Amino acid sequence: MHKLLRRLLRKHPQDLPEDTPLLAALSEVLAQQDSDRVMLERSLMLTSEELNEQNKKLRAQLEENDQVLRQHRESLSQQRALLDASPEAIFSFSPGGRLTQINRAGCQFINKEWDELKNNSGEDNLNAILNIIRNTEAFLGDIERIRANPSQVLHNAMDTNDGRHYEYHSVAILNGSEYLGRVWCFRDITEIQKQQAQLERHAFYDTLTGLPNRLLLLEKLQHALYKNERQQCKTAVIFIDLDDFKKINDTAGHGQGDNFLVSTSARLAGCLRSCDTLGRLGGDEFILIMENVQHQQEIIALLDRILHLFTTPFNIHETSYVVTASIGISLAPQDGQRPEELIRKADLAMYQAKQSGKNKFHFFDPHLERIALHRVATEQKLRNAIENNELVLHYQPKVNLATGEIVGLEALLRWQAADGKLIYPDQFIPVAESTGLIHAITRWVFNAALQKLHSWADTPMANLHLSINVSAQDFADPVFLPTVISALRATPLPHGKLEFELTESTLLDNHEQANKAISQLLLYGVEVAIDDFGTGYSSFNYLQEMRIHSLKIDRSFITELHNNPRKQAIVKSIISVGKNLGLQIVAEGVETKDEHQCLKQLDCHLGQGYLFSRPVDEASLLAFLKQRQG
Ligand SMILES: Nc1nc2c(ncn2[C@@H]2O[C@@H]3COP(=O)(O)O[C@H]4[C@@H](O)[C@H](n5cnc6c(=O)[nH]c(N)nc65)O[C@@H]4COP(=O)(O)O[C@H]3[C@H]2O)c(=O)[nH]1
Repeated sequence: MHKLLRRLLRKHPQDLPEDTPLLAALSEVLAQQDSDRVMLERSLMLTSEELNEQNKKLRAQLEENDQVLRQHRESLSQQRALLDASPEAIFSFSPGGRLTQINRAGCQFINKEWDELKNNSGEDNLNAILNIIRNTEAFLGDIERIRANPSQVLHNAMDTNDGRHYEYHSVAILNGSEYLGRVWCFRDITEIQKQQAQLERHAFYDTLTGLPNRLLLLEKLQHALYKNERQQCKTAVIFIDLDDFKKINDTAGHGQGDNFLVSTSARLAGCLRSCDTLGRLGGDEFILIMENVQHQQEIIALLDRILHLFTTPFNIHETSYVVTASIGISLAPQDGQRPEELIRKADLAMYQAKQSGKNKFHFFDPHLERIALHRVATEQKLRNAIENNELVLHYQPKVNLATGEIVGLEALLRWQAADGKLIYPDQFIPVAESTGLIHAITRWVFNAALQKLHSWADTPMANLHLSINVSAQDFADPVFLPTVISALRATPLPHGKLEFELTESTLLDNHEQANKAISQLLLYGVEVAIDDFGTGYSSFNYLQEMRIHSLKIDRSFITELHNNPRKQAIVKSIISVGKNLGLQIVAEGVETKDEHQCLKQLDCHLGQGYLFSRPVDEASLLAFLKQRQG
């Protein structure tokens, strides 16, 4: 029975018997109620726990959302700052063309604020951009292309009305295949373009004269060759090199030299036809491309005009300069079809013009090329020869014509090639001189001569003068004299004397400096002789000023001397003036007894030539001297 009923029955035991069906039913109802209440309470308890749980979750969710929102805001601010930090104008449009985002540079680009733009239609926005563009047609063409294919990426450039240049990129905003609009980005490239143009100028134009440089000349020449091939015309490549321009640089300084080059380029430019191109290769070398040539006469007329230009002195800062030009010409198609080849051949022809006396022009001749190739090959072989010690000295005696006594020797260089063949100086000295190898060669000869003079101490050669040939380039080389002097300080000459044989022009070119050098050399026992006298200026004037020791009369005056009264008169006067100046006179190339006899009668001091001995190697020389002594 339900405990509530039992309590009631205990209080009122007389009212109801304990085991009536009513009481049982009541007890059951009450028990049921208790059970329901318990259930309800439990259920309420459970719901409240769940609610608490849910609540907790919700709160956590809210916090999470807040954080996401904060992060989102932060990321938006970062994105905004990033966009604003960009100097490029960036726009984002909806598919209908409404503006969804713009950065600060974008506002400046179209000169409007976001508030003015945010409610604009797509058309308004397009017009805002078109208003600042100069070439709207091209831009509208791009818009059309995007409309036809919205997902395409676009890249192009444009000019604005205020004279600036922009490049622009436009990409679609896509969510998978869904088109959400476009982003446009405009970059100001005005400065970059200016720098590029400047770089291009440096790459293609000579900074001093503003003329096309080698690179652009090659391009223009290539273009001219294509064009003239179609029109069946000739193209002339004219290589102009100033003669002795170095002298202006050396005497008046590089600034004056530059001014001179600028004046020269202006003069040259003034005598061209509109279709000709003038450029500067560098230094004092100019190239002129003459297109559309029908007859060689047209080229010659232009060349005459150019050479004539140089007859008028150039006045630069109140100083007057006269410089001439040597010109070489190659012609396409006959001399070649490639720009580099034509320039090289014109250069070769120019070299020929210089060789044949300067201030003239020379057309390319295939023979020149063979000579040049030979020169290149010889130069390489000669370099190897110096390294491999293939150079040797031969010696030719100088004889006292009155007594027959041998008083000196001339050292003459030979190249003993690997195959044993003897190569004579006329085959390699010119190449050595034109390539600068002569300096190494002269150094070798000088050291060898010095060493010989020492090693000959106890031989029949001990008291003989030894002469070596020194070229003009060596004498002009600022390193030459100090090198010689330092070698002579380290190893002073023994009693035998050393002599340098120089040509007249070497001494005359800068006679003051030459005289100083001669005086210095004399301090160390080195005397100077003038070689090949009579073939150059043959001026006695400068001989008075210079401390020259001897004069060698060129072989051309000695050959057949006895049969030629004119030669005799010349040789006689050379001997007489030379003697008056205290010089020793040597006759070169004495081949016959008659020539010898004649020179003796003219009272010439010394003679050298095949009559006495050919140039021979050291061993033969020793044998020869011993035989004469014995
Ligand atoms: N027909 C004929 N020729 C005679 C006679 N006597 C001598 N010769 C030649 O005449 C040249 C004299 O030398 P050079 O006038 O200084 O002329 C020299 C000199 O200018 C140059 N040379 C020689 N050795 C050197 C050197 O070591 N350095 C430099 N820079 N040049 C040198 O090469 C030139 C030629 O030298 P080589 O061939 O040895 O020719 C030598 C010699 O062999 C003769 O009676 N008849």
